[in-house]
Amino acid sequence: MHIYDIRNPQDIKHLTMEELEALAQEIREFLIESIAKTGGHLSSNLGIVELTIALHYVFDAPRDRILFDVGHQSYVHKILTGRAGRFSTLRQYKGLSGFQKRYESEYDCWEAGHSSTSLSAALGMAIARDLNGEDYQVIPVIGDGAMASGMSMEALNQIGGEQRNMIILFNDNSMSISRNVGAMDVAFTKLRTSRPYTTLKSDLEQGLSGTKVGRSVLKGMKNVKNAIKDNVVNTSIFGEFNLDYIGPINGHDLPALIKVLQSLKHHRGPIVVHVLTKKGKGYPYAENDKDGKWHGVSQFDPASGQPLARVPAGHCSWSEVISRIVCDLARNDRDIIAITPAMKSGSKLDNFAREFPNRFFDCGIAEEHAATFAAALAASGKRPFLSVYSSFLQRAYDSVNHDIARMDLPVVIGIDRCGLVGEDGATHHGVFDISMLHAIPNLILSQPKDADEARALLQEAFAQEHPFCIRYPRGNVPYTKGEVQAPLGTWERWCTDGDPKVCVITYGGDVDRIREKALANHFAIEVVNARYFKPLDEKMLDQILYRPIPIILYESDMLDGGLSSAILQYINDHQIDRHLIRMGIGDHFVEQGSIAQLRKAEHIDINSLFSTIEELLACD
Ligand SMILES: Cc1ncc(C[n+]2csc(CCOP(=O)(O)OP(=O)(O)O)c2C)c(N)n1
Ligand SMILES: CC(=O)[C@@H](O)[C@H](O)COP(=O)(O)O
Ligand SMILES: [Mg+2]
Repeated sequence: MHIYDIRNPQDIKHLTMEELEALAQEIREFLIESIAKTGGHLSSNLGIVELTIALHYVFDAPRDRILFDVGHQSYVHKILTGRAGRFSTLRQYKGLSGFQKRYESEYDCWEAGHSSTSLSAALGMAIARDLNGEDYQVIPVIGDGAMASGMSMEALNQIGGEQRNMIILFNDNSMSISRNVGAMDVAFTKLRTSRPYTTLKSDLEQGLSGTKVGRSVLKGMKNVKNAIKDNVVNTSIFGEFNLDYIGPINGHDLPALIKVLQSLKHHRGPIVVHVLTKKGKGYPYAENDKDGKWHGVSQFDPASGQPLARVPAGHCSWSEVISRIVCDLARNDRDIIAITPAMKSGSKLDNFAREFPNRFFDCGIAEEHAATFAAALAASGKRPFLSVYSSFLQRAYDSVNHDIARMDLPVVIGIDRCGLVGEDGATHHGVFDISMLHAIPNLILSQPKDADEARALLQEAFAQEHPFCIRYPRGNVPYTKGEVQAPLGTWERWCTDGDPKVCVITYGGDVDRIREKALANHFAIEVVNARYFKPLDEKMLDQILYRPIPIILYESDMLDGGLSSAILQYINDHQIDRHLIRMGIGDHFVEQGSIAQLRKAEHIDINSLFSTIEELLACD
């Protein structure tokens, strides 16, 4: 059986153990080769090969519901559910998603992208099943990073109370994206080395000796099943949640996994099956990764492990720019503290952590906690820099509102990955934060157009006694060190001609892109850099709004509640008779693809803007 022949999990159920193990090997090779071409989440998928095979071998999806937390590790599940042939389109526009998607397959019963929703979702499914009088298993597969998050704790609390049938597959590789942190990790470490492991292992070894491989191995295994059942305990940390627990089990030992799962197939009540896996298993570069560099990768050369795309000379990622500036500022201000909810490597805070180990805090996947923690640091005289991806900041909305903004505390929030992020798709686009935050009093909301302006805004941010958000996108930017000013609530503007015929109000990297194109093509336009979304530059707005030339609001985020909404509100409140041409993302979620493709599809690419400008100039 080769992976392209697999139409659905039924196809692997008749395989012998040798054939299943050969399949595992083939899947690993396929993953490395395929992800090297497309990019994607490599390490977690390499680690979960045997576990996913065992799950589909033992359980009967789609009747039994298998749902993957986050979903970044669902590639093997996709292969086993007949989607290997689509991997060349992985994460591409209109291609195979990098996460579970209900529209993609009947085997994808749930969708995620954000962490730690699987346990809540599993409980919802289990209770619906019971209310309907149905009988199937619900199997959330959740990693150690996601397990330690607040949402998971809330779900475990209810799961332990409800006692519904559910098999929680705890895929423990001792890693989040970077190394896992905190007390839960300590508790998991105790379990990793706990007595049931050795007991179970020796019982299994005894039970397995002399057995045949394949389906027959599952017959006549009463002694093994009993041994397994005897190892179900409730004295672990999960026992405190009123859950049965078994493990830890070697997650790369396919026969053992299959036997344990088979014995638990009809387990009554909720049970945690603790499986130890190796992130990156089978690919040495990824296996030896301590910093999360192989968690999500762009295209690479499988032989050397080197990325194929090079960062242009003199450029670095926006995250890197911001992190370097925060480091510079932290050298002169001992109160600056950096905080990340589990995104140290993606947010490029590694250098800060190395240089200021006592002033760096990785809170784990805990955005809401991280924001409240930052608020308390600020209330105690510290100057926290809270770095959060825009889409994950959605989790922390209440903490930003209730704790940071309501108490007007000077937390600097670095909103990373704002705007369209590309291949991760709808769950990860950072297009909501302006709308989401604009309504919150006391918050200052900004976005720099380049590295110099980022420095100016961050200097301004740390000088303020109010919460200050600075948002920046995925992607690279020239790393410059020029001195510019960006006083609070001020915009800038330039005319490409003394007598502009159209005014374009925009922000971020688009400011210079539009200026350059207008200059190169001799378009007589004015470009406004609206670097503060809140407060607006009302002085400049008054100068702009009363002139009789068309105004285009060119945004790369949701239109609803964005910059143009704020300006329309200003127009209304000041009874100005003015119409705005608004370009931005309409009332829908944006799927995956390269940022350029998505911008084109949403009509927010530079060509669409200049077509609009051309039409306006032609009417002049
Ligand atoms: C709310 C939220 N915060 C952060 C992330 C980014 N993220 C994706 S996977 C991941 C690590 C998850 O670790 P674990 O659950 O142990 O899975 P593993 O990658 O180790 O298989 C993180 C932090 C996210 N997807 N959602
Ligand atoms: C699955 C997940 O949430 C993260 O791995 C995310 O894909 C990281 O995005 P970046 O690649 O932009 O850091
Ligand atoms: Mg993990």
